Amino acid sequence: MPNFSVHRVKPSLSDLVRLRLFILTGGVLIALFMIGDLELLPAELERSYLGNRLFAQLPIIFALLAFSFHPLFLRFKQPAVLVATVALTYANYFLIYRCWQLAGFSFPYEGTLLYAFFGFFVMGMNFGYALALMLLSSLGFLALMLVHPVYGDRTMINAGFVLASLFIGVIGRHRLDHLLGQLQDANRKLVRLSTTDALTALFNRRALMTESEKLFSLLQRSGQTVAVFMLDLDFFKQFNDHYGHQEGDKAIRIQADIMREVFRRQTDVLGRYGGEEFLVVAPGLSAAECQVKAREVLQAWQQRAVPNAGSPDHRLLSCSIGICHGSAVNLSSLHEAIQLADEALYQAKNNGRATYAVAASAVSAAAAPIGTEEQRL
Ligand SMILES: Nc1nc2c(ncn2[C@@H]2O[C@H](COP(=O)(O)OP(=O)(O)OP(=O)(O)O)[C@@H](O)[C@H]2O)c(=O)[nH]1
Repeated sequence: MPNFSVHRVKPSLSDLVRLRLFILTGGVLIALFMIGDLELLPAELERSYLGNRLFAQLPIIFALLAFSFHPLFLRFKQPAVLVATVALTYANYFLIYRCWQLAGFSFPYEGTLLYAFFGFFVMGMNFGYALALMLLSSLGFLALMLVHPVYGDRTMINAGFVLASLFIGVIGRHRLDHLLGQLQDANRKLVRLSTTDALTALFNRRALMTESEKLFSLLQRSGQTVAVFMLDLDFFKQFNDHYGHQEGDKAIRIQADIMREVFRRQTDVLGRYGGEEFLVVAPGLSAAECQVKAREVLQAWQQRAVPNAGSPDHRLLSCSIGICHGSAVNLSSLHEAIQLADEALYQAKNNGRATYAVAASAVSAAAAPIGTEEQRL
């Protein structure tokens, strides 16, 4: 199967900037609520209230904001948001308690829900952390209500309301996670479909070129050798005509299987170049190793012993291989390497097929020149 490079969705820099803006918005909202709250609160509670907001809740927000600039933030975002939200919620519980204790004032409980929903949906807590927040917030609120019935005869109905709202929030978070998971799966499937050749499960032409270009640039930068193999089935038109298209498809799959057997390294890029033509771009092979690989492919076809009765001399099905090997810096582009491999393939075809040929002009200064060499198996 092709090797896909993108799998996990990593937060980008703009995601991080957006997250910081959200944290800041949370701080601004708390500040705005202060204006409204101070209108409602009895005068004797103002000091406690301001102390709680200015020296507990806002510093928690700023601590989270400051941590978002730390390199470890992305790794610990979920626990950090949980800790901050629980801290805010419990600071609010303390405020509810103080207002009740100092002036018998029933401070609103809605902050509990605002903080939780901010964590669940704005800060993007995942289900596990959302559940933990729900449990911790519910336990704290229940404990406070049981010890101090702040809301009089409405205490328990209000507690029920808080618990139910938190529960609904967590279910919402779970549903969202589930849908996001489905979206990511669908996305992965789309990426696979758009990069894979359906018949062989190798890279299709587009993905093959993209991955090969990436590998080639890397090899050019690091001054390594590159080997480009162009493989083409022999007398395949006759094979198709004789055995039918479905048998032809099977033969194409055999070619792909053989390539996977021979070019096994993670770094080898293999794909279907078009029709019955295949391409391999392999890094770091010596000139001699390239020839060994080509021979292995040809031997594998011999071992499969697939008859091609339609071919002129009724031979077994086989392929021809053109190789371009050299130091990547000596090649102007991947395109040039493919062209050289293609010319070598043409030569292998002219030399009787079921053979390989090596393009001379791309041989690296470092590697022993192998010139053109054909070997009929
Ligand atoms: N079954 C099948 N055949 C295909 C597929 N793609 C291309 N072909 C066939 O591959 C054949 C290629 O024919 P040619 O280009 O003449 O090559 P060839 O007969 O192998 O001749 P040489 O390459 O010179 O040995 C054509 O008959 C195409 O129809 C495919 O996906 N499945």
